[in-house]
Amino acid sequence: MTDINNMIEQLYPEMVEWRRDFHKYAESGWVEFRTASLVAARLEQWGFEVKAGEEVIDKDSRMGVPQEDFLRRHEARAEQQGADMKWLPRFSGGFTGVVGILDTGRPGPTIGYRFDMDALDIQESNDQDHQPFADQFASVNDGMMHACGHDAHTSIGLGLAKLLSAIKSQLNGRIKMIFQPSEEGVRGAKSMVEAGVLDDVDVLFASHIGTGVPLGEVVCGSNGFLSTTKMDVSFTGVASHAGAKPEEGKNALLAAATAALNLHSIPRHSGGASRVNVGVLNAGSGRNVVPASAHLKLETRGETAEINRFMFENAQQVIKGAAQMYDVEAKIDIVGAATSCNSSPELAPYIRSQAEQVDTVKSIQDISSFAAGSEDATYMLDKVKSNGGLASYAIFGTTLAAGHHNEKFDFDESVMIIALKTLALAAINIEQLAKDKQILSH
Ligand SMILES: O=C(O)C[C@H](NC(=O)Cc1c[nH]c2ccccc12)C(=O)O
Repeated sequence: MTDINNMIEQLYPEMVEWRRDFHKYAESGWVEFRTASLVAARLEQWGFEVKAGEEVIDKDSRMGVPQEDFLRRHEARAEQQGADMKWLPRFSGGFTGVVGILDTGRPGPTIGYRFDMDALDIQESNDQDHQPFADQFASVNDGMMHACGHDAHTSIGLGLAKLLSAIKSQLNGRIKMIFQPSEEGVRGAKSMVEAGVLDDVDVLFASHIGTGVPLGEVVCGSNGFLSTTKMDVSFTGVASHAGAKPEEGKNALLAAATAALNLHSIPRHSGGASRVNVGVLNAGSGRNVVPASAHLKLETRGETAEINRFMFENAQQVIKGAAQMYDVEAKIDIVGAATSCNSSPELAPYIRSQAEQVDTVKSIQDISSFAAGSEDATYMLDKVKSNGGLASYAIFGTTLAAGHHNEKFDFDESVMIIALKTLALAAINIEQLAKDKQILSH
């Protein structure tokens, strides 16, 4: 433990450096070209077998992938911003996932760790009271910002990889480091599951920093993530002269507005929590033109997959009905999805016993159902659990300068030490869990 503590103390400044570098070069979903290339290069340097790009991302299971020209532009941008040129081509076309495997050669379970790498579509604050701006590591990429802590997640993942490779002789089984693209909008996890990345994982640790949990507190199993479906809807009508020939028009704006109002009229569900939100409505082209096009961005959520399906099916019905009412076409694209899933209750006490050994941890909760948001890591948890493995989603609390998804989001970086120590101990002591729970390696 003292050894590990010393090693982590030495690693910490490097993790802060990585985190600030990822923060400065924030990359949103499916264009994490620079980030993924640097992750792959470092994993390789530390002796991991590295799988990248289409090896770990199933092409057709990706959701909400940006247009080709956007992908190309950002690949070129990544090159200019110091991407690793050996690895960059592997991610071309938006396959920005990386998996590193460390095989100890000794029997034991396969332990998976999942980290997300994407930033949000937010313009970062340039106020002097925003620390990343004052300290000159605010995002240089327009409209992209790490405002949810995935820069920390990526750095924790790298720190953990470097540490575990250095103490490989003390470990058993296999370590699988999973670096996922495009968590925001819940677009990326499913493609890694479908590529088979989770098939051999016996124990999975997913985690998040912050989320309202104070610094020094660890939640071992965060439950309550809502199942969700994200949709883009395009209504197409017919434009006409609003004064001379209004009767020739087919009004896409009114169809979209009708849909928006009635989507929020879908009944509640007696089986549990449900949500619907139309977050964006854009329509029309000019004051004196009957609007021929309209676009909605919306989401449904449910406490269970069944409740979300109820919301989604009703939403489709409302959209089709609104389109029919105004004789326009409606096209629905699914651009993101996640399921609900609970952390394995058996894993929480094990994580607790690791967190208890971390000197700066002040308080530990086994299971919390506070979440109320969504997470596509749930697909990964689900996969591991359905194969008979154990999976948990942990929260490492930290002090926030502003809330998640805010342009002044920032956090106390020392949370990275707590996360790194807890997650490293979870690998070091895995034999204990393997014996207790009779987890067999594949
Ligand atoms: O659905 C999404 O796009 C994922 C997104 N996920 C998060 O924001 C992560 C998250 C879940 N619960 C919390 C609670 C506080 C901060 C962040 C989260 C959400 O729920 O909108």
